[in-house]
Amino acid sequence: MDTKKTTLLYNIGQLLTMDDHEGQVRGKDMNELSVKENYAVLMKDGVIEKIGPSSEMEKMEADEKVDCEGKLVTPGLVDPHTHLVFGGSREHEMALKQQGVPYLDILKQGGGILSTVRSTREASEKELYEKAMFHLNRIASFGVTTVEAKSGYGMDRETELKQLRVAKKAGENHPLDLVSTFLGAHAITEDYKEDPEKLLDEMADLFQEIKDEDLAEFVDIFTETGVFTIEQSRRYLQKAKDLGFDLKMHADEIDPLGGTDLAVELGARSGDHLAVATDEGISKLADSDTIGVLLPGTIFYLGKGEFARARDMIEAGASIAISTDFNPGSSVTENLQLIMSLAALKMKMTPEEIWHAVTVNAAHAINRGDEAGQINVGRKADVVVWDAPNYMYIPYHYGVNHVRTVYKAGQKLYERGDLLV
Ligand SMILES: N=CN[C@@H](CCC(=O)O)C(=O)O
Ligand SMILES: [Zn+2]
Repeated sequence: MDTKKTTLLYNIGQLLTMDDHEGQVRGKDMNELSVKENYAVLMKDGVIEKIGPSSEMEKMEADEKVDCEGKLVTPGLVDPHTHLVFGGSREHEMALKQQGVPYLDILKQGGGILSTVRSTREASEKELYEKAMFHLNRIASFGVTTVEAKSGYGMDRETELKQLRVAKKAGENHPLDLVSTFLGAHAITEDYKEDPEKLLDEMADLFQEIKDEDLAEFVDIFTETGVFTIEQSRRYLQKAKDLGFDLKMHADEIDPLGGTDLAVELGARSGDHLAVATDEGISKLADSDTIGVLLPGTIFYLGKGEFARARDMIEAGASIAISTDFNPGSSVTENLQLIMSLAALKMKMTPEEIWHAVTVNAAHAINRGDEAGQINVGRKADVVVWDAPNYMYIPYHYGVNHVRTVYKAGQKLYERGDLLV
């Protein structure tokens, strides 16, 4: 990485600072976004030093001066839901999906998540670490500067801790900021089929150790038919909450069990998926501070028709974020820009709502609202210069990488490569 102390970005066509609203943004406020035109941003020693009209700032001294040529500049994106650390891959399941075998049936047959559990148990810490760093690099290349990472492919003490330690080391060594979640309750392994409660007890026995080693801030569970019930989820998450963890839930993804309602009842920081949330669940979500983290890439990848009802949620007043759900089975992409397009096309979110969903709200969904997702003076300089004329262009032109340059804490982290012809 370069070590320039001051970098001036000038001639910015559109600057999104994403700070129109206080705190997490909800309901119709998500559609209100102000755009600063012809602006400049000075980054110094890793933080935002000054923001102002380009005409007033472009003559300033700086170690590096970058002409943004009238393009878009935004905060670094935040991806609030990934399964970053895993062994192996599952391309062999693609044919089953094409034949219409449902996701939960593949799991029931010992495939899906359980296949990745086997590969993750077999992988060494070094292999998992190198693989996680590879994916983090790719995540960063798409403009993401803060990312959440879950465990959940061990479901035994050794492997869950191995995954969490890998995530911690990756967070320490990679320039991206990483927020860790313990998802030991992700599936029921063969030996616990008759007694899932026992698995939950064993996973809950790890809470204190995870706290003591500072291995995760959040505890998450997959509440779903054939996985964990609402009652089991309530008991498990309450134990985690009592020990001081913040909560997340994989809720109402495939069957409407009332996971959205439970996430709200327990004061979870986020309820994730929510593809089949009921009217009642949506109305509870809207009356709460729980953020709905919607994952349209998963619905697309699993070939399901039912996308989360983002419009109803936003119209009811909820706070919504979106994420890749990057994982080896149900959403195999690190590209958050692609998810922005799916949010527009499949969930009918407006560009303004989408930008809130990948910056401020995504940051709040992982308790980083004070650090990430906005450009303002004194804040860490996580900034993306885009090869795009305006903010609407990113969801519109889908499936490619629009990033020109990613700055993480003021340092150039990624720059678009050019063809050599
Ligand atoms: N639904 C549960 N867990 C993941 C998928 C994990 C996998 O298939 O490996 C998800 O969020 O989509
Ligand atoms: Zn997930």
